[in-house]
Amino acid sequence: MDSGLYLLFHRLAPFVQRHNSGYRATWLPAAEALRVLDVGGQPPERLHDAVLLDCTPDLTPRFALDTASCANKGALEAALDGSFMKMRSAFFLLSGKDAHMLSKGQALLRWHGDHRFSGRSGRLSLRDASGSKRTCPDTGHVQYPQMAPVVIVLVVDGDRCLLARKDIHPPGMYSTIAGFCDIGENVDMAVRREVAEEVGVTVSSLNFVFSQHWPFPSSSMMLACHAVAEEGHTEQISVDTTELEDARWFSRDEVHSAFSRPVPPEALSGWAVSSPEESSQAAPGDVPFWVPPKWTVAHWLIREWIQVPKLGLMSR
Ligand SMILES: NC(=O)C1=CN([C@@H]2O[C@H](COP(=O)(O)OP(=O)(O)OC[C@H]3O[C@@H](n4cnc5c(N)ncnc54)[C@H](OP(=O)(O)O)[C@@H]3O)[C@@H](O)[C@H]2O)C=CC1
Ligand SMILES: [Mg+2]
Repeated sequence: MDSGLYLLFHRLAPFVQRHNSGYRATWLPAAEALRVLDVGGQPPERLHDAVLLDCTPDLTPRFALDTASCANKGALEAALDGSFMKMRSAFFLLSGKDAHMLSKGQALLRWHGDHRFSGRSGRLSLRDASGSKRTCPDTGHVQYPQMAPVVIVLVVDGDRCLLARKDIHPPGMYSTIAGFCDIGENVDMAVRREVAEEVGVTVSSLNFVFSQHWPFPSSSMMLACHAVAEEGHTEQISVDTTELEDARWFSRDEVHSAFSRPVPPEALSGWAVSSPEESSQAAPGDVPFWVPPKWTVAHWLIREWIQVPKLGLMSR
């Protein structure tokens, strides 16, 4: 591990640097990661807490390392000329490639932090060198990092689609309906239940289209579908306000316009410095409607419907 490239985190907040007009994730060489540990008063052995993410085509290993043991986050940021940003904020400000690797790194680091003790014996479990699993020293029981399956669906009704927002979303952003699969459900059952629960709409047909790893709330496998609302059941949306702030039908023209304009700057103002809850000031009504960033599965679903109008009408 004394070679390779490192993505740094601090209490699961990824390190990012300003780049052009936005931000980028930074891969640090091992020597630089060791310097950071030194600034934080930590011994070089801490480098071995890193988890392996992948190898580049020239076989350089790449790791994620959490510097939580370095109490003085400000000193690390000063030494590195960047900042540790909340993951939710980083997700709206980074490119898709960066967001994917940070997402993977954070998910693995979080999993180790949350699974330090064996569920069989209660003893501290031991991680393997790469960080791909943990083993109970008493029972030999092996635990592997896990993802929770989540369905995400674009429901369409002819020339309009159903989008929703939560209060944690940046102002003006509407996304597709999503929800965790219950034990025993398949994708089809979970989609029908979630759409019925959250907006009171019945789905007549659906197609699974693609998937994406997602780091929130801990680590999810997003299973993306297009679905068609059942005829005669589309006028009355009943929004589950415990889950959603709003949901409504958007015309194809409205969605087209949202795609053709950049994310309103006021929607993300303040997101770079702290949590969205603390920093998003604008009220939802003040900001024009926009769709999730272009590398999210919600964005792909909406874009595909815009580009292939008949898509939502195909049945399985
Ligand atoms: N990549 C993308 O494009 C998009 C991703 N998403 C993601 O989809 C995920 C799910 O959407 P969401 O609407 O929140 O899900 P749900 O509609 O299932 O609602 C969340 C609630 O489900 C309960 N729940 C059930 N199982 C779990 C579990 N394994 N982990 C956490 N909570 C669980 C919790 O309720 P309780 O607290 O009562 O126990 C939680 O508050 C979110 O992480 C969201 O970020 C959403 C839209 C777009
Ligand atoms: Mg939901």
